[in-house]
Amino acid sequence: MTEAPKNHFKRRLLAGEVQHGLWMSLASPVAAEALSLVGYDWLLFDAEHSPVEIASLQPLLQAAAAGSSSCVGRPAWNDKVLIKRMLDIGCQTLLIPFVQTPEDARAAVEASRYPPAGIRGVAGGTRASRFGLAPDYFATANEEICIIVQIETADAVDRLEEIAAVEGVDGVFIGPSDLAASMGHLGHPAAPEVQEAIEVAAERIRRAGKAPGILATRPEDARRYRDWGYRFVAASVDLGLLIGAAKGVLEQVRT
Ligand SMILES: O=C(O)C(=O)C[C@H](O)[C@@H](O)CO
Repeated sequence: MTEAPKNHFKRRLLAGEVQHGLWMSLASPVAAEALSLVGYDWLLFDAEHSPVEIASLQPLLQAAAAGSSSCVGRPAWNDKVLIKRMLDIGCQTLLIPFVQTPEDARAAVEASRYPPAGIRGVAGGTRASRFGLAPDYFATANEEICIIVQIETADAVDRLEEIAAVEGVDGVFIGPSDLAASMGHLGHPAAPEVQEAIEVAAERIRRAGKAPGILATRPEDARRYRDWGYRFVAASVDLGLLIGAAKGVLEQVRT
């Protein structure tokens, strides 16, 4: 029998394990396949700030399935249609951008659940249900979905406990760049005031009983965030790695 997909990322998250991730902006199936074979616990496919739509996200997920990384999808907005479409192509873990209130978080959870728990539309032959070949999909889908809400502003940080308390929210992810911008430090997430807020947020999220996550762009930042208590940390961005390596080679051959 073909079984419905299991969400290994969610299981590790609920077990409190540290999970190392990579942020994917290249929108390239080759990169998705190759980097999934490297051994990261999770890859984040960004449909908010990358040229990724539903039709181009599905091949990225298929390519990543060659390796061991779990896939996380970030829709362009906290929108029930975008959420439904991502779930249908097989994203089981979603990072929901710009969650400002408990109501926003509740809406995201409801959009991800079949009735009566939520309002997700029902389709038979989707990649999520292994094209209808997994008879247990409808019975297991709600439990296997993992919802992570992204906190991106100082206002949202103020309401962190209320947001984290929403049933069905599994993790709370801090967006350092947007948080920095909202605190008056556009382009400077390393500003001491921003870093202090990030450090305090990790403890507040953990005390609220949810897993804290964050994006770093350098390994030393990722290690510091992990030491502050973050449990799922994207250690770098695929595009940044490519450009960094290409610049390094150019510098070496020019000398
Ligand atoms: O606030 C942040 O940080 C994010 O949301 C990540 C950004 O979108 C970007 O740096 C991803 O490349």
